[in-house]
Amino acid sequence: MYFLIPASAAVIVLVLTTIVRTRRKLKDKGLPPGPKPLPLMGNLYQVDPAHPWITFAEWKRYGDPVYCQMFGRDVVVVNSERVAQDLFEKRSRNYSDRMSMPNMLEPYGLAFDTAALNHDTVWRGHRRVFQQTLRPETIVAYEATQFRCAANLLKDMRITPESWWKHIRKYSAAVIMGAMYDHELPMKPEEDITFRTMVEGADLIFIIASAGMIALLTALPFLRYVPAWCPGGRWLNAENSLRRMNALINTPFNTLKKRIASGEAGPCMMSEAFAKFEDMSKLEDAERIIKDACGTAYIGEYIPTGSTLIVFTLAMILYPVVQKRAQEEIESVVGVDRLHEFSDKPLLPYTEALVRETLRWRPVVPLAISHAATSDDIYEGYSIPEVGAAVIPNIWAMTRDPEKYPRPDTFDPGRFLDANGHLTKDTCEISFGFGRRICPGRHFARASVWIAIAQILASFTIEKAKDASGNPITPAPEWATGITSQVF
Ligand code: HEM
Repeated sequence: MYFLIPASAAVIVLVLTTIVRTRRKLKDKGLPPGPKPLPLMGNLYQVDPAHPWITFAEWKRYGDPVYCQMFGRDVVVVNSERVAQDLFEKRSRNYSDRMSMPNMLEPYGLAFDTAALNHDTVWRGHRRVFQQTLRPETIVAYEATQFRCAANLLKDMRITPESWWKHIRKYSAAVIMGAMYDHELPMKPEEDITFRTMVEGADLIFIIASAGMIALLTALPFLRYVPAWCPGGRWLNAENSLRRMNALINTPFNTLKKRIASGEAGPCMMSEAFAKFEDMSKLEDAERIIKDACGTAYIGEYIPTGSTLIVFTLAMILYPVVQKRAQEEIESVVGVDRLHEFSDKPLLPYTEALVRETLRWRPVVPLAISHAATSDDIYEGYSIPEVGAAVIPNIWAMTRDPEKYPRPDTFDPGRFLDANGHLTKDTCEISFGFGRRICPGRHFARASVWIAIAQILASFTIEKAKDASGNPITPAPEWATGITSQVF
């Protein structure tokens, strides 16, 4: 038994030495301030796994940016818009890469995703596709699809209002499938193979790309071989994921190709992209790039747009006065005899302010997608490490800046209006990220969210559900984490 005493002492000495060495190393490097990491674990144990953005925002007390360590990686968190502009906009050449995740991208079939690509020529090809198809001038072509899908959303809500969550998810899928692939969903979308394939793929990405899963698969890469039939294997098994990702990209593409050949296909983003890129010399690469970019756009619209509309629903339940004011504005401009159209938008400033406030109040991509630097950098005297470091814009913290947004937890569209009731210049663009990596689908997303919100407000009043005794139930939403934050 006595041998345990010197052994324990040796372990304690070893741990203490490592702590001292780690701290000295960090100090020597001149890294930004931050909470003290533990050896091996780093700062992981201090982070709220369900709401990491809240922990990161609290670390603002150390300074901005903040340095910490997670999963053996250097992590730099940016909590203010000022620093985000300095790094991601003014120094965008250096801060537009993504973290390397060799254990995940290829094996799990995620390498197609624009958001995962490094700042290289393939990524530039993707951005060219988006630039051609998702510019403010070009997205006007998809307004008819957005209008039709919003009208279908109202129909669904009228028939089964209790399934509103499901209808919103269907709407966000229908809009992008219509605009991207000219694919119209049937009344029962679950009977549509393309819909099922895409929803299953997007839901899987949501889980695999969550911080917890990345940590697990980085630490224990052999988990990718867990058979799909084992508990958790559906998500861990790499082959299963690869198959689903291939289906997500290829199923709508092959269907559209057949319809183009038979002359049945109407105009859509993908055929537009092919028309624009016809002259590209490496056609095989061009086809791959267009397919992959369109597959990414599906994920981009389906999850965050749906989540934004769910946030809107929650806000309307909690803030009936806001809802009433928007409905009064809509009724006074559009009346009650017709659904409104995109051309009514300039006459509805409060409704637009409500959309901006929805994006701000609960940003659905609260930590954006981690950027990475291509070379070491010095910022305000601190060194920002290059190799493997994640540089995370904490959008959640920025939308909570009390100087810019007083009483940030209150849902108040009025903060986007001036004293004369005109919209201010602040469009809450930060909810779409920064610099060269800013969300290329933001104009399309805003239009999808706006038309749905305006039509819902014109047609329904959203209220609290009632319990068996007829008492209103105040919702206590939980937030699911992944790439996006979703209410459920
Ligand atoms: C309300 C809806 C949406 C929100 C809040 C949102 C937000 C974001 C954010 C925060 C990023 C990360 C930006 C960064 O790294 O700094 C992003 C990236 C991206 N989004 Fe969106 N997005 C939305 C809808 C869409 C739509 C509709 C599309 C496509 C049609 C789309 C396509 C993309 C793509 C491709 C990227 C990766 C860009 C890159 O890495 O270069 N998003 N989005």
